[in-house]
Amino acid sequence: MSDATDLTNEALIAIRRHLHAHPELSLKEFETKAYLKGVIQAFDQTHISYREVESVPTALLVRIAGSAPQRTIGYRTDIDALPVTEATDLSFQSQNSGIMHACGHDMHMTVALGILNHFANHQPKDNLVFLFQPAEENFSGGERVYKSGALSDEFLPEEIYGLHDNPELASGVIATRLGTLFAGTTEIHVTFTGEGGHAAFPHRANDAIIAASAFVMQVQTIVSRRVDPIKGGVVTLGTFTAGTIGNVIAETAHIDGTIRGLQQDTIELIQGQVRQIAKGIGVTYGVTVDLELRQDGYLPVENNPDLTQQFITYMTQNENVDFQIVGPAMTGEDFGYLLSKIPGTMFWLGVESPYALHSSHLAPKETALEKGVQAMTGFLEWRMQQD
Ligand SMILES: CC(=O)N[C@@H](CCC[C@H](N)C(=O)O)C(=O)O
Repeated sequence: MSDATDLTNEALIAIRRHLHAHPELSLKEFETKAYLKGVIQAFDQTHISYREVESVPTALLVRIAGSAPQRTIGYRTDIDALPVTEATDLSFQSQNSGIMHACGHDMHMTVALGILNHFANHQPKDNLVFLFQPAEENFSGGERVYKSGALSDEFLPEEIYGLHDNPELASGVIATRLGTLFAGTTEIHVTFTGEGGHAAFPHRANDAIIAASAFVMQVQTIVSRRVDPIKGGVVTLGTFTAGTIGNVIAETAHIDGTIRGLQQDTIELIQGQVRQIAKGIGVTYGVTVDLELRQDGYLPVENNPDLTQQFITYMTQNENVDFQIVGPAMTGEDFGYLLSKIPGTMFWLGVESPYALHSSHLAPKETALEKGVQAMTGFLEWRMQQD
């Protein structure tokens, strides 16, 4: 055992504030990775080894060799931020204009470092593999890392855990459920091309805004009229870009959005309906419709029944943990892809904020950091004693 003490609450907060001030977008997390590696290299290195991922250069794998390993346990944190302009008045707010840790991945990374530091100081019985994963918000980083083959040999976890922060839960609450925790998603990217012209002569042009607007309205009938209401689903269109000036008829209109469903068959049903509506709009309005639907690794997040039952048993029995069973949420997570390959559990960590995930005002409570580290190190130590 090392003489070093575990990271204090103050040290965790300092790390989180540095990460919060320096957010980077998906697949561009170069400084974030360098900072994480620097922090980890200051820990006791006796049992630690590293693996880089050539095709995903901002990813980092860190392994701690166990003392009497029966298995290899994985822990994953995402590391990317969002294209959101921060509107908090925090003293450590984002220094990277237009980019913010508005989904709390700064909190996720800090908890992961706290757990890693604990096991660098106290050699675990089983092997541990930490995945610092880029591109959760976009570009499906989990799938990329998995497909690179980097999670192999001694870096292949037999089970894997990961958390997401939750502003609606009190600080430090741990919550999960058996079965599906998060939705699967599909990005919608669609461009309508008509014919531009003078605003005064609409009959000589073909207005892309009219066609795109009809698309917006028609896709809103999918969930209300095509999806089983017991199953539910979401179609949200988050961008609508068209035209250049008020007196010119727009030649093109572009829309981005996202589909959500808790079952893969619901997602595929909605995808099919979106395709059909896009095709119909092309015919009815005489425009060209370029539709791209991308699911990549954003599969529904399915918790493994046995491992999640063990997780729930530990968290429920530990009087220092405030644990709740929760319902599923329509947030997406490419951890769904990793869980389709490696059994495990995703769980929420409460961070108690009046603002939602992806809000420019999101300000997670830092008291959640130490509680998250303690709950997870306790669980892993307990798990390593199980057969
Ligand atoms: C936790 C979270 O907020 N995740 C994102 C995942 C986005 C998936 C994909 N890029 C999409 O937009 O569909 C979310 O928005 O739920």
